Amino acid sequence: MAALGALRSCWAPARLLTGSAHHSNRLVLCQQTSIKRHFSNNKILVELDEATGVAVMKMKNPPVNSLSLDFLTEFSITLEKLEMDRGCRGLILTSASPKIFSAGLDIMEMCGKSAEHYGEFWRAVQEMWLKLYGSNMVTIAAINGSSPAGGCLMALCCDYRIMADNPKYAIGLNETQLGIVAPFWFKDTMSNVVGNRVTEQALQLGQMFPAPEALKFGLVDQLVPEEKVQSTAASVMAQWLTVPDHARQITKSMMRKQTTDKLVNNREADIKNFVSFITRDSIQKSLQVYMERLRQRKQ
Ligand SMILES: CCC/C=C/C(=O)SCCNC(=O)CCNC(=O)[C@H](O)C(C)(C)COP(=O)([O-])OP(=O)([O-])OC[C@H]1O[C@@H](n2cnc3c(N)ncnc32)[C@H](O)[C@@H]1OP(=O)([O-])[O-]
Repeated sequence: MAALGALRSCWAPARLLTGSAHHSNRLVLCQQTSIKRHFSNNKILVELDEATGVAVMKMKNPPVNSLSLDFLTEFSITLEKLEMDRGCRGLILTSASPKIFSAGLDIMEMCGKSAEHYGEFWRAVQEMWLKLYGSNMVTIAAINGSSPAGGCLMALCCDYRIMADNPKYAIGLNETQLGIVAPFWFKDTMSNVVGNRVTEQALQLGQMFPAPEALKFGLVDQLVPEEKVQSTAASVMAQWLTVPDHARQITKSMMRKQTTDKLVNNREADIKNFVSFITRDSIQKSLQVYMERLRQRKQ
């Protein structure tokens, strides 16, 4: 929390909708000074380039960037701060350690805990999604490794996805493979990107798409050599930022609001639903078996 306090103190005052005219003034100012602000907390590294208004957020939660309650809390706080920063117009989301973008929700948070804990955890998952999917910033996922389940969801929340061209890396909502069900807002996020038919099949099968397949089905927008993922994200970002902020933001909101409203209006019911599902003995058993399989595969 001390790190987060320090993080808070270095941020500019809050503002929600950012206007392009304002930004172009600020850009001129920053180009003269070219300041890069670096800051980090336990699990997230951020570099905000004030000249371009682009923040690179690197997830750093070894070994696999799983989305634990702590991670999700820090992620949402960091995102909120960037959102409120008038100098930040774009976000590139990536992993600090190549090979794994994110292993998705931390399965240990969903195993052998109290109903209260599950409720708190699920609220944090919702919060991450609402903030990332509803962001006013241009968001680009620089997917430098595998990205199952919640990791795929994070990437799908972004406006554009660039993935490392390596067939060993796969992305998808594989929940059914664990014996669990992706909730309606995971489904909607995927469906808004690749359409209903691909989503229906992929979700039922819990399909993980190797990078070339992910491109073929539109799950990612572009494949580039591994070493070019970041630089490509930066140049795509520069193109997106040529569009006036207010027009782009209103358009984004118009496209996504119906989807976010569905969860906003049903948050408590969704938490209740998750808790009653995850506390079932059969579901707990499935998750334990899955974790055991992961361990054995490692051995
Ligand atoms: C309704 C709910 C919706 C649910 C949404 C979700 O996101 S559900 C989530 C669905 N997610 C998945 O199905 C992803 C499952 N994970 C994988 O497929 C692979 O781990 C990998 C491809 C991400 C990395 O392969 P790799 O060969 O580089 O690494 P490795 O395999 O050797 O793992 C290293 C260590 O990390 C551990 N650990 C791994 N993932 C998780 C996790 N999510 N959580 C916690 N722990 C996890 C693993 O057990 C091992 O621990 P150990 O033995 O050292 O104590």
